[in-house]
Amino acid sequence: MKLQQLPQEFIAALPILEKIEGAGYEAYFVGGSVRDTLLGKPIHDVDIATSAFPKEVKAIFEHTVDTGIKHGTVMILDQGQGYETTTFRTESTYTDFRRPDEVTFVRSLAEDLQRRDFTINALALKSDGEVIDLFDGLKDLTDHRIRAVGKAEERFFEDALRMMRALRFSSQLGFEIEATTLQAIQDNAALLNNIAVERINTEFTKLLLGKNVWYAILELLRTGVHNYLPGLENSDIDLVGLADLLKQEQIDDVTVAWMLLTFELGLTADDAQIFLKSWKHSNELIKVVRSGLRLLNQLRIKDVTDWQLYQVGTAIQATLKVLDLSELPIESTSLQVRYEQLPIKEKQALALNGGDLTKTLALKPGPLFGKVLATLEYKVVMGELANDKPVLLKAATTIIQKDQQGK
Ligand SMILES: Nc1ccn([C@@H]2O[C@H](COP(=O)(O)OP(=O)(O)OP(=O)(O)O)[C@@H](O)[C@H]2O)c(=O)n1
Ligand SMILES: [Mg+2]
Repeated sequence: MKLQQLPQEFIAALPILEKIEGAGYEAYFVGGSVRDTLLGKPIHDVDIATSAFPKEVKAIFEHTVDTGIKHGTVMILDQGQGYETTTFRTESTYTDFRRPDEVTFVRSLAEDLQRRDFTINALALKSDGEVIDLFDGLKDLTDHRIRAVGKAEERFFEDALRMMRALRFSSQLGFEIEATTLQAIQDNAALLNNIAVERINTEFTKLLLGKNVWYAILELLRTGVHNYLPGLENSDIDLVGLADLLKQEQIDDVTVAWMLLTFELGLTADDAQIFLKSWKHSNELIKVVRSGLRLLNQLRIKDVTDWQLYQVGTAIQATLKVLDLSELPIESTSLQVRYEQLPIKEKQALALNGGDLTKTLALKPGPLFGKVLATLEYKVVMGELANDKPVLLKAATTIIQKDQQGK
């Protein structure tokens, strides 16, 4: 098969392929960008595979960076763009199910493509537009199928993360996982214990954001892969529930995805923190999920007060999206309107600050100081006091007097 028209990103990189070919070697576009071009999707990174050894690549081009020289990857810099160029390789022995003990550079494209994960990812594109398809990847693309190259089990022994990748591609592309590949995932799921959680997180997050997420979650359960994901062992029922909610939906935000997951798992804010830490999520994401979960868990029981709404703060948009995706029969629009109408959205917007308390009321920093500000903040949010300096000063005076009488 020959492509008549190449996307702009490939056209821009053509001089690189041609220069390598001109020096007497082979060079091809490979990986996800070839797959996505054939699917008519936009492409991101352009990967190049070549028969030239790293030293030879570096001799051809003036500007290169050794980004992964041990594995045969050199970045070629061209007109402000960087192109990762990797020498054809086979990865001979694997003892830990993730990294090859040694990489052997080879001159044959076929040997390189043969050790790639799935047939749809094992296509190569030549500079003249010819698609090299040694494993019927084109047919699998047309039939919407994810199939391992050669023996699935061997591919998963080389890198167990590929089992997660199969599930994530099925979610992103809306493809089915072919039966023997699926069986090999089921048989080898425990190998995921060898994989760093950060890598699993990247794939699982992409899975949650895919258009066919409900199918991927059901396949995840069917193969038992969830039993090797942090905190998801034995959460079959919750995950089926999540899949159900997402049948007609696609999540477009990472934080929303993880907030929805923790909500459907029935976690408290504190439990969610432990769960998300075990997935090595950032403190920033954890903070937003915690705030959102507090509100959502309250909404599960009864309506919330303006103060509870206020405390969600900047997590409000993500939280309302999760509410819409969830099974709770509550309209997010009414909460959105209530949030918009709050007298203040943050402490800093209070018409009176610590400086005013010191200057005007001669109050020294201490426990009472904090108590006064917190009380005013609460009363303003709840509409019990206007957010107006004289009003707040008067209220502050009353609180201070009461406190002193109490002593
Ligand atoms: N565990 C892996 C990771 C990658 N690859 C190969 O390396 C290519 C590039 O890998 P990567 O960028 O991680 O994935 P893509 O398939 O390009 O997907 P994406 O569009 O998400 O980048 C893949 O297409 C595949 O041929 C592989 O065989 N096994
Ligand atoms: Mg890629």
